[in-house]
Amino acid sequence: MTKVAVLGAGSWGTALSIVLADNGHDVRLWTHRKEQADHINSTHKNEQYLEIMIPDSIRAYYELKDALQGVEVILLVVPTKAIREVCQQVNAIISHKPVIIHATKGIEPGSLKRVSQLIDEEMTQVTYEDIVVLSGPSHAEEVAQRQPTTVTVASINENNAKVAQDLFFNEVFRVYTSNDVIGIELGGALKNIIALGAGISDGLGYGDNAKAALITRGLAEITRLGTHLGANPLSFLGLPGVGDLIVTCTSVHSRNWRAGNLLGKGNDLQDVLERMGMVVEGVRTVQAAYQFAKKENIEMPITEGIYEIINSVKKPKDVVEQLMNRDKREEMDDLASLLRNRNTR
Ligand SMILES: NC(=O)C1=CN([C@@H]2O[C@H](COP(=O)(O)OP(=O)(O)OC[C@H]3O[C@@H](n4cnc5c(N)ncnc54)[C@H](O)[C@@H]3O)[C@@H](O)[C@H]2O)C=CC1
Ligand SMILES: O=C(CO)COP(=O)(O)O
Repeated sequence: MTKVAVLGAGSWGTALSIVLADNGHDVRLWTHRKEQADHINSTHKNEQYLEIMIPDSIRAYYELKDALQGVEVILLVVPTKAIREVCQQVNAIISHKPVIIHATKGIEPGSLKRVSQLIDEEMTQVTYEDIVVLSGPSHAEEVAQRQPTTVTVASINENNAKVAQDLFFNEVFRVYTSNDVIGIELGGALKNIIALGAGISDGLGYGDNAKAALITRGLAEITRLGTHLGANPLSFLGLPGVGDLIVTCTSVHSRNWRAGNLLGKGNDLQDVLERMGMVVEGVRTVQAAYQFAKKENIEMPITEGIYEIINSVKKPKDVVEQLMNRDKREEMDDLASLLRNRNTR
């Protein structure tokens, strides 16, 4: 039995706590809202986020120092914008060196840093080697119902990736390992932009052809940027790449798809975000990816179009027209040269 503190009691933190509790671990689910901790402990429900009974063995905490007492593993699962703040709070409390697993999917606008880089910066007790990312096609709603799910855990320290694999692995939650932290984080973060696009396309009334095009050409953009930043291009063919793109672009569970769908139907972004009541990471990540693409001179036309929609620079229909009328080109030319350059490095 491993003592694990799960920091972030939203849908994903709750679902992953259930996996850990099913595996017999001592799970402390921390929330920054006292009334939520009291509610979970008295009712074993967290229905603001998930319609599911939470196992009695999971205890919710409001005091972070109590949640962290003696833990061997910390699972960070707050939205990207809260990562620095939560890491600073943890850093002020812990005096030991736990394994840090994070399941957050985003990039910080401005700094353009991945979540593991933010953790590494803020937590002086841990090194980059102690950090593991967990990502893949995994809607909290299905994980909480114990429906078959596969994810990948990545760390530059193989041993820590295996610790995470053993912690979560069970008969309905299959966990693969990888050493490509950059690829696994970027795949999970960038797919949210494309999921917004898929939702917008559906909201506009376009069909499956348009969505398949977005998924496939979106994958090309993700691979282009990711490989430029040092990811292994093969990672984008895996669960945290194409797997997560498929699940997020095609499922009504996806917050990013749902937000995009409402935008495509003509709703205002602020209204949409208020209606969602949960984090829509793609809205922030698209700012970061757009800045990256401009800075590094990487061609990302879908990302650019979604950035323009989110920032009310262009209307969704105009962006579709712009994408369809770009210059003619060969489908695989840039990806082929990307692989060639990688081989000659
Ligand atoms: N929901 C899902 O199915 C999945 C979500 N993710 C990722 O997990 C991360 C969290 O997502 P969700 O759980 O869906 O979000 P959510 O919106 O359901 O919950 C976020 C939780 O974080 C808490 N929080 C926000 N700011 C905080 C702060 N400053 N300090 C402490 N707690 C704070 C909120 O109170 C809330 O309980 C995101 O990066 C998301 O992309 C990844 C895979 C699946
Ligand atoms: O990352 C997810 C599934 O793998 C969840 O995506 P949403 O945040 O769009 O719901």
